[in-house]
Amino acid sequence: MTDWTDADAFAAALERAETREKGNCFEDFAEGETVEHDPGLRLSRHGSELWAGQTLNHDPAYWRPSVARTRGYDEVPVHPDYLLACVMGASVEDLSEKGGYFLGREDLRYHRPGVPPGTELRVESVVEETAESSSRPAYGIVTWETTGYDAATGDRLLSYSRTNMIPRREPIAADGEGASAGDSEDGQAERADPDIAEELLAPDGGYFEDFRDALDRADGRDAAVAYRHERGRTIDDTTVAQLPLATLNTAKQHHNADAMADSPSGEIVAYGDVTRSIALGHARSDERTLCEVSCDDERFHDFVTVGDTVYGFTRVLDATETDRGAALADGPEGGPDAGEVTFEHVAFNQRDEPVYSGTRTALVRRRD
Ligand SMILES: C/C(=C\C(=O)SCCNC(=O)CCNC(=O)[C@H](O)C(C)(C)COP(=O)(O)OP(=O)(O)OC[C@H]1O[C@@H](n2cnc3c(N)ncnc32)[C@H](O)[C@@H]1OP(=O)(O)O)C(=O)O
Repeated sequence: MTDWTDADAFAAALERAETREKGNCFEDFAEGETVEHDPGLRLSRHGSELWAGQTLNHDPAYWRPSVARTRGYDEVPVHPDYLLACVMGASVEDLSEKGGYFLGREDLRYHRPGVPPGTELRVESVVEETAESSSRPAYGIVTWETTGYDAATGDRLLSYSRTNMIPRREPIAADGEGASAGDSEDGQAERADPDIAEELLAPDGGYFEDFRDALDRADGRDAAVAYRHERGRTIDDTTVAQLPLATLNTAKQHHNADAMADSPSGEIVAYGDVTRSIALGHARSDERTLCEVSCDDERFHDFVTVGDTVYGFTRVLDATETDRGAALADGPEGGPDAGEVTFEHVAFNQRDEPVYSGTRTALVRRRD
């Protein structure tokens, strides 16, 4: 009788066996189609603390009951970046497990602050747009709108629209795969003349008034409120694979080195939301953030791989008085104690290359 584990027999078996595929190719997505994701997760305190600890998001409201109560929460809520990763994680098997890369996200909205651990998620996506990639014939570009709900109450918790490159089953004929606009004939990227402000100012502190004052100081001068954060976080096995897997994110980009050897990056890459969360963690460590409101124009510019170090840079775009706090976070720290600040954050690596950018609006505490 043939021993199927004999090397020759096994090689023949592998060659002839059909592969039971996971995930969907570009051709499988039809605009307007709704996809209900099966692996909805139950948010956990452990998961939130693992995520927030590893990404340097150490706001005590997500760790200590006494501080959570001052924000109007009955118990320590899960960290918003962990919530986002759990909503996205549940969608990956259906949407992006096949490979390709996370390119960007729009309209990220946190509909409810202070989501407690124990909440069971239901996640649903609608295919918004499918487009051919003119530069990469092996891929198409798909945008989905994804919403995470509290499965028990039906409350919307978070929603966004994300865009990925997705492998095609049948590559189309196209010229210039891999060439980027801005590459010169010798392959070197041409750098445009920098058109940034003459003077970069930093706020004196992390309260709403500090951001407002710094913007007022910059007003009428060739100046911007922009600064870098000192901390860095080197991507390791935990951040590259454990964090996405702990949120049921099955994207092979983060845990299958064998499959990734034959991909544009050539190796496993950090999950975009890990890179983002690290950069936002650095930024939040220099803010008195009350709660997250929204993010827009998020882009993933380049690969982050194990051994790369993620740093953060922030530009303050706006700081306005608001009464949104009352609606977003009840309790003594809500409403009158907060102002709304809009930032542009850039994550960059040890070679000072941007790897992520996005705008973010948060409620930031006022000085008592
Ligand atoms: C989760 C999860 C996956 C991940 O988290 S993967 C890790 C995070 N993402 C990355 O590391 C990707 C970083 N980006 C890159 O390295 C480069 O952008 C990339 C993917 C190599 C592509 O670079 P290229 O220079 O070849 O091309 P472009 O940047 O010009 O983009 C290719 C085409 O895509 C279009 N495009 C880019 N961004 C967007 C966007 N935000 N919205 C819509 N379309 C976008 C761009 O216009 C190009 O189109 P063409 O028709 O000209 O091909 C998971 O998967 O679940």
